Amino acid sequence: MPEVAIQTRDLTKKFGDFTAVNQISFDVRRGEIFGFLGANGAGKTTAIKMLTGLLSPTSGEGSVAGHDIHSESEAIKKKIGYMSQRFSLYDDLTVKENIRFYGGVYGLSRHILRSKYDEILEKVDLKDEIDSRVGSLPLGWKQKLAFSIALLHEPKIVFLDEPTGGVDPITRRQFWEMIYKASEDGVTVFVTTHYMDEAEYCDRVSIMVDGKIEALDSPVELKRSFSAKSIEEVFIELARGAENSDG
Ligand SMILES: Nc1ncnc2c1ncn2[C@@H]1O[C@H](COP(=O)(O)OP(=O)(O)OP(=O)(O)O)[C@@H](O)[C@H]1O
Repeated sequence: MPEVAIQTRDLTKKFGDFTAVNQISFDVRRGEIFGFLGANGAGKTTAIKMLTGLLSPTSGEGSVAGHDIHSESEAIKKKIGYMSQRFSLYDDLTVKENIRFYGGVYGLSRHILRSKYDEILEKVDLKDEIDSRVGSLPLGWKQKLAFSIALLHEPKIVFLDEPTGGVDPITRRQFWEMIYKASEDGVTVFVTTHYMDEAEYCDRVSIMVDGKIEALDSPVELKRSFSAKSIEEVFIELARGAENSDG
């Protein structure tokens, strides 16, 4: 695994005449927690889709876990984990069935899967709920479970697209403890969020406006260079001039 987990150079996606992602360039270091911020419509999901092999770039370069995003998307998919607020678990399956289903998708042996059950249930404190349908669980638990399942196959990089949307502050805090733990274990975390307090927890933060990255640095440095008290102030300052955003 190279020291640079994710790299992009002038990565661009156009939909017809509209440029959703406009020549973005950045490096994410191995084990880093990298916050990918931007207002609604700024281009975050489109960028993530290109990095995870779900969408072909119009132009520019990128590599994830040492693999080229143009030609090696299948190799990338095996090395990454992914979860989002919209795409997570099957509500009509139980906790156990979801773990078993995704274990199968990731090609884990029965033996490994058995050891993973206990590990996951311990981690998300769901021992008593193993036979409950996921749809009956509170959203925060569901999201913590989805994150653990995204790590089932021990990926080197995990993409989290608004993982804590709509989750209460205490559970969000617990979710971030799980993110720190993954990062300590060497997993690179690429995370989008609308919660500015969460941006402060990242090692570095990039802020996207109208498809371009307008700022990228550690939270401390961003606040210093914008003479701002919080990342929220930096964000508002940058997003003020946005044209494409719908939020
Ligand atoms: N398949 C598509 N065809 C045309 N336009 C698209 C397509 N996908 C995204 N867009 C447009 O590209 C822009 C960026 O969308 P994207 O979903 O990447 O934004 P985002 O930053 O992830 O926003 P959100 O926070 O709402 O998810 C938006 O204006 C969106 O309407």
